[in-house]
Amino acid sequence: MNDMSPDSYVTPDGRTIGGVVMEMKNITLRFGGVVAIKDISFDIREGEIRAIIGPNGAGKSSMLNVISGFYVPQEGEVWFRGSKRPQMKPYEVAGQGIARTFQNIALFDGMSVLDNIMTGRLTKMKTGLASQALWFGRAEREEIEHREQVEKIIDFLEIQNIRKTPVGRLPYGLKKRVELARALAAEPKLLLLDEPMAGMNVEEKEDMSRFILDVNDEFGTTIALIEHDMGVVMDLSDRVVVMDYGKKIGDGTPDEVRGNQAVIDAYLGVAHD
Ligand SMILES: Nc1ncnc2c1ncn2[C@@H]1O[C@H](COP(=O)(O)OP(=O)(O)OP(=O)(O)O)[C@@H](O)[C@H]1O
Repeated sequence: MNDMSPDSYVTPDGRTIGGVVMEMKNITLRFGGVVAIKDISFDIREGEIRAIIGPNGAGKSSMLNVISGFYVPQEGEVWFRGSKRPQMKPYEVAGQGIARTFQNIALFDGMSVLDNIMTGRLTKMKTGLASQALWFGRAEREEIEHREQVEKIIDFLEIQNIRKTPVGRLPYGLKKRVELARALAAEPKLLLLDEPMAGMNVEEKEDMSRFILDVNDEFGTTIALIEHDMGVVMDLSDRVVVMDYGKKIGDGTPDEVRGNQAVIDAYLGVAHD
């Protein structure tokens, strides 16, 4: 567990939530005249499932992109595992142990499920092609390790029967599961999920919810997800940040957020679609 903060606690369902692993401090992000994020602060604790919700255009994707290093905010600081993060490229952020999925599935359609998941190991591969040619033994050992880890994830997410299938042939819900598998292959400390249930039918949503909970429980992975559908995340999350028009209007447990009048007015009470 994290040694930065002693204030860990055990959830009613028996999971241990540790200290703060990521802290967003006074983040402001502008696109020209549009202020997508206005002075928002919140934290993510080790082992928790943290949701960021809000209606269309609230700034959720922008926030996820700040966390994953795709966007650099004009103001504010990002702290990860006790250090202030300097300006970093997304692959450097990934190298710190932050993996993500995308709202619009970003897989290689022509490649098999197995090979797609293997691409998730890239940040962990020490030997490149040249050294594989020169130093076969070590490269082979590494390859075996990567395969073992990938097979473990394939079993865990119950996708053994499609491991050789080209991703392009899979139904939507399974593609999303493969994307989750690829992100897990990086053995992330923090897993970011970009609208993991978007476009799914009820059964696919239930499956995805179960897998998110299982990943968190089995691997202890800290998870931050953004989601438009409030109902879905309320059952999943330990704590929820609510955004509206770039501002944070609520932050707390699902029950606290549900009872927050600003959230009811802005998110539940007023349709923005
Ligand atoms: N690359 C960009 N260039 C210009 N404006 C942008 C860009 N990305 C987001 N915005 C604007 O920033 C605001 C927040 O958008 P963002 O996509 O973060 O919201 P969101 O809550 O994720 O919305 P949705 O639920 O519709 O995906 C919107 O006004 C949007 O038009």
